[in-house]
Amino acid sequence: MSLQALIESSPYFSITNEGELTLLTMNAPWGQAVISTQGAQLLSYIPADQTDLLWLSPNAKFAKGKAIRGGIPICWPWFGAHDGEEKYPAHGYARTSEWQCTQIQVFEHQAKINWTLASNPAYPPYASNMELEMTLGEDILLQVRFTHTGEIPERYGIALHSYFPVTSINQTSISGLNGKMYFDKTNSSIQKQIGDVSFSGEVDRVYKDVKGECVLNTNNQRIQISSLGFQNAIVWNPGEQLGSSMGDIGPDHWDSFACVENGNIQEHSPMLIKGEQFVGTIRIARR
Ligand SMILES: O=P(O)(O)OC[C@H]1O[C@H](O)[C@H](O)[C@@H](O)[C@@H]1O
Repeated sequence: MSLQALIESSPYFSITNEGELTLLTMNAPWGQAVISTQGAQLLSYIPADQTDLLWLSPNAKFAKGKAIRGGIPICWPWFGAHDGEEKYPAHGYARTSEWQCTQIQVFEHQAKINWTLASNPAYPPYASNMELEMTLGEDILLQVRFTHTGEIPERYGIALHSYFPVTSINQTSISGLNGKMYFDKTNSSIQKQIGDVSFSGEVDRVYKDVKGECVLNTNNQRIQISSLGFQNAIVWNPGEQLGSSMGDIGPDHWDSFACVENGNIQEHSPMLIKGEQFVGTIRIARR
């Protein structure tokens, strides 16, 4: 069924355009959402009587085949630079591909939106269909699911790369990672987290063996990020120098967001045999 046909039978949903992209919007009594069909990327979610749970860069570009800076991009079937193929795009092709919306269900206090993306033959050898279920109610609940269909076992990378608004990055901290080992991408070292994560300069870390939840604390709010099935938390803010130089962030916005991403990457990347499935879920809630 086309997206147009789906929204015609779903109260609260409509279709708009931004730049070259199509956006699905929800204006329901329990919350307002904006989702890009490119990437099946939730860009904004404002639960009733709250402010946005997600950060979308005021300088984000809405162009076909370009990553959108903000919301929750899905990095798949690899994370970061591809390990082996230099020409493959960073963070996989899921975030820059057009997904198909397969179902919209409206309930009393929430809606469920289902999306699917077939593997792209231009980027072998990944043979798998990706499915995403978004549940938007009081909180955000996202579940990704994919089954390897190729004969040869394959290693996948997956991350839900969430961007959160903060009042000032230097007054922001993340709890829940105390004692965890992390790979520091800024200097390629392995470190141990002591206490809460705080930010000064570029922070780009892959925490390992993470289970349960993290809480992002900023001046006026606490955002709880819980996950199931994911073993990495990736924490990123580019800092002033790098952030100011990035066209879709810039000098005025680098300090107004923090990324707390849930994924299975590096040594936690799932190696799937034919028929084997990976399922990962996150819940984002203001507490
Ligand atoms: O600029 P992007 O390709 O969207 O990546 C943005 C960031 O994503 C993750 O957090 C990585 O750990 C960072 O190394 C990267 O800079």
